[in-house]
Amino acid sequence: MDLNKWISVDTTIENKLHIIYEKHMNSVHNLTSIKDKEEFFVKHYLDSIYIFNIYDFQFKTVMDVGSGGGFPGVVIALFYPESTVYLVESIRKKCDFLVELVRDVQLKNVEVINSRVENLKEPSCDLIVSRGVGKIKNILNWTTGVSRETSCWLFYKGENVFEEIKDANKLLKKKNMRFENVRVENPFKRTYTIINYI
Ligand SMILES: C[S@@+](CC[C@H](N)C(=O)[O-])C[C@H]1O[C@@H](n2cnc3c(N)ncnc32)[C@H](O)[C@@H]1O
Repeated sequence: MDLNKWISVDTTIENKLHIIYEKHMNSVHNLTSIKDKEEFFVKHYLDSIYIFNIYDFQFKTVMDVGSGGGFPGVVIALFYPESTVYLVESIRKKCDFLVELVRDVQLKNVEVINSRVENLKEPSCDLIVSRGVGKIKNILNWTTGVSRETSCWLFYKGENVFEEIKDANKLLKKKNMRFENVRVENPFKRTYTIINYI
């Protein structure tokens, strides 16, 4: 899979993406059901980073809530080496995998935090991202301690996101927040939901 068809990837990053794929395939932890390389590149890598090419996020610090096998946080860290990315994951063995992964691809801008996010009071981050972890309303509540008035949230969702937004509407109003959806149909299907303070 040549990601350059969709986004610009230099050879250093590309090499690291291949290493990460191999690490996943050789891991006993089985953190992904996707084994096909092309599918892995689209559904994990491209999905993680695509929105950054079409939406202008301003950030120095990023928190990936429920990072699992490292998506989207590890990919964001690779493409934005000047930022600091915190991978928050509640399961210890997944954190062990992430620590090893980060070491093997020499990602100097990543810190792995073994905790439930709702137990954290710091670090407060500019951008909070989350894929496949929980409902928007819950994650907004869980990340109160690691956000500030200028923080932005990026959720990786599907077509049924409007149900979740409806559910979070009261909270969004109370916190004076607004949402925006960016829908992608090709080469994968995704609704990216971006939430900001007004
Ligand atoms: C379905 S996996 C998604 C992993 C990854 N984000 C992805 O999309 O491939 C959800 C992960 O979130 C973690 N998780 C769930 N609730 C969490 C919480 N409150 N704080 C931190 N991690 C959490 C789980 O342990 C699990 O690894």
